Amino acid sequence: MSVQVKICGINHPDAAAAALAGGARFVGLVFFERSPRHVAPPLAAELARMIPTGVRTVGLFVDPDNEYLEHVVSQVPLDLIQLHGDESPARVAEIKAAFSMPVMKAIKVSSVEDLAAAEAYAQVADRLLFDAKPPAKVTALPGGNGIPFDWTILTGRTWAKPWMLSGGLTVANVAEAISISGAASIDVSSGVEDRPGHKDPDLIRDFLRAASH
Ligand SMILES: O=C(O)c1ccccc1NCC(=O)[C@H](O)[C@H](O)COP(=O)(O)O
Repeated sequence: MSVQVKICGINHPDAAAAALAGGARFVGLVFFERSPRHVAPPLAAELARMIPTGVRTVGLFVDPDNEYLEHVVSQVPLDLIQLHGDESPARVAEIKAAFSMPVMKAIKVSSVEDLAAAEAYAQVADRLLFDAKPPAKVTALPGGNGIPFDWTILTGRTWAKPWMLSGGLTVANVAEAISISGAASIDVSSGVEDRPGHKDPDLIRDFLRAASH
C-alpha cells in the first residue's frame, strides 16, 4: 500500500499545483496568524478551489474559538479540521459536533510517555497526527518547526483511528521515517520549503517521490 502524503502550509497556487502533480492526498492550509504560512480566507478559498475530489483539503487551527472556525469554514471548503493547539478531548468532540466535520488532532511528542495522550483523543477524533513537541521558546510555533522525534517509539504501535507522522520530515529522511514508524500517512511542511513559509515546487516533487519508494 502506498503512503499517503499531506503537504501542509500551502499558501501559493504554484505549491498547490506541485502537490497535486506529485500525488499528495492531503493539502493543508494554515489558519494561524503568527505563522509564516498563514492564509487569509479569500486566498485559502482560491487554493481550495484548485483541489480535486479525492484530495482532502485540511484546515489547520490552533485553539480556535467557534467564531473563528465559522469565519473560515463559511468561506473555505474544507474536508478536515486539524487541531494543533492544546485542545482537550472534550473540545475536540465539541468542534466535531458543532461543525459536523471530521477532525484530526495533533499529539505533540518528544518521548514515549507523550503517546499516552493519544488514547483519549482516539476516542473523539477521526485521525491522529504525531508531531514533534515544539521547542520551549515562547516564540516557537506550535508546529511546523522542522524538528523530528524518535520514530522508534511508534514502531509496532496501533491506535483506534488512522494516524499520520510529521515533524522534521525531508527528502533525505522520509523513507527511513516510514520504515521505522510504520506510518501509512505522513505530513510535511518546512522540509519542502526553501525559506520559512515559502514552499519550493521542486522540493515538493522530490519529497513526494521519496515518500513513494
Ligand atoms: O506550519 C505552521 O506554521 C504551523 C503553525 C502552527 C501550528 C502548526 C503548524 N504546522 C504544523 C504542520 O505543518 C505539520 O502538521 C507538522 O507540524 C510538520 O511540520 P514540519 O516539521 O515543518 O514538517
